[in-house]
Amino acid sequence: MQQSCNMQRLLSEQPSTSSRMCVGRQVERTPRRGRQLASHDIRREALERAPEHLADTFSAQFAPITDVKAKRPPKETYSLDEVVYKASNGDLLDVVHDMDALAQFDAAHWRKVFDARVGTTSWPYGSGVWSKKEWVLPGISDDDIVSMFEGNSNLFWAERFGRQTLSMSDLWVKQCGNSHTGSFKDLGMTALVSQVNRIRRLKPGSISAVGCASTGDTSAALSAYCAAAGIPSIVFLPADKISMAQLVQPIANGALVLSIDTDFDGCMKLIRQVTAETPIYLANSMNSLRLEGQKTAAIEILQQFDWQVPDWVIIPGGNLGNIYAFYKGFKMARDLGLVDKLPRLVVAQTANANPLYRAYQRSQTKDAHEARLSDLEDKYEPIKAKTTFASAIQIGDPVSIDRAIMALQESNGIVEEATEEELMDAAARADRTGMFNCPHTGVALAALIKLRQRQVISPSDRTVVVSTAHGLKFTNSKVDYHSKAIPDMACQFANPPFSVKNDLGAVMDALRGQIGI
Ligand SMILES: Cc1ncc(COP(=O)(O)O)c(C=O)c1O
Ligand SMILES: N[C@@H](CCOP(=O)(O)O)C(=O)O
Repeated sequence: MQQSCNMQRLLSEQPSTSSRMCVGRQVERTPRRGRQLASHDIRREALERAPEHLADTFSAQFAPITDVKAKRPPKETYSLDEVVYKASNGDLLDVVHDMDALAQFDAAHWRKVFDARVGTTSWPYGSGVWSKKEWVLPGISDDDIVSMFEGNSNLFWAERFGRQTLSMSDLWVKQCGNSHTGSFKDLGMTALVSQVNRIRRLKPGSISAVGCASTGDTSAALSAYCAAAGIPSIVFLPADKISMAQLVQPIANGALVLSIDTDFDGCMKLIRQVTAETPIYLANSMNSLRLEGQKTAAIEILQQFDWQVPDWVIIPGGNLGNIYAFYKGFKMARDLGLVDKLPRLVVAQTANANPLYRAYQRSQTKDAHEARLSDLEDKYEPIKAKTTFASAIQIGDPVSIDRAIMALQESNGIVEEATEEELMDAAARADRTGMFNCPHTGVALAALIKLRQRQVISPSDRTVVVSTAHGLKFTNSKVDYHSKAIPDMACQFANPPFSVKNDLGAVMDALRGQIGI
């Protein structure tokens, strides 16, 4: 009875008071509150609603990823309130939920709860991440949450690109870059910074600032969420390797920005050392709290397809946290019965930063393009990443490699790569059908093109390409492409502007010449 009351309170958009009886159907009949006045203090209202009972009903803790993979009870666990990033033997950690507690509520119930929260302004459920709060960080108080109502990104039917370029009828692009700081990192950062907010309240002085190494998007998200919460942030950026739009984001949000004369992998090494020795908290996806937020994009895709599972999901990979986050979101939905299978996952890497692709190639069986996924661990070696237009994934030594391999093994996944020309052409081609893709999305689109050409993906397969950042953060690469200013690249889909004199005749000549009017 206690649990069903809790769930009914969650379903209700009305403040729950002690005098109100918690009777199932009565609460479900309560009309959902629509938009609230801007002056309405939705955070205060959430506090009054005080769902502290959730902490007793659902719970989560850190456990080593190797135990998760082996599907055995963890040898060691840590509270999410502890500052810990790795297990004692150096294994990555995962956030492990009490699945039995979640499973006390059936799939129809969860679908209904999640669907009821979409598009509301009810704190914190209006966020795409916090609309799945019980599956993300169930124990956190609503008042500790730092959210910009991220998530709920559009799933775009790429009808014309699919039909014209790939003869596909069911191609979709999940626009994770349509977000507060312009990338999917917001989904993870709301979870991590909220937990930091909680730890700082519970243990004053334990965390003085939050820091990350970044190729530009993590730093933008970290600095924005920290600024919203009033928490100091520190970002280590590889000098001259990120776009101007990305660089200016943490600067504007008041972060301490260190532009370091190394690459991302060098910055990552430094931030790991610094966070191991100081009360600066690590915000990179090595910290599995991030992935709890990021996994909601996968659940959202299922929800947007009315709880149908796509055949393929293609994700650009760099530090390789996101591929695991997607796998985890899909897996939780399957394990709790909301859907009945996993999609096949594809990691798309740029050829200039492709350590996982190389391992995949080395694992290949005689049957070309199929790899023995169980060999991936043995075949993997970090590399020195080279410069790429997909600068946010210029990573040669990804910290989440073990998690990524697990996601591929469990989803019968594939790894594909794209050269600079392939990724820029794919982004430009898709832009011609109304998108405005970042180069990383270009990598995923190029991977899709190759998988279609090889008939691995069929014309009618329902396929989702994950667009990870907004194209406006990477306009320089587009300017170079459309100016045909890239050495050794044909830029075959370039559409450069014409310079025309201020003269009607000249304008008419230009129009006749170009579109035959
Ligand atoms: C725009 C963009 N796409 C893709 C990725 C790859 O994500 P992950 O590092 O989780 O593999 C990153 C960051 O690495 C990114 O910033
Ligand atoms: N692309 C990332 C690289 C770091 O990845 P993270 O997910 O481990 O923080 C960035 O934008 O910095």
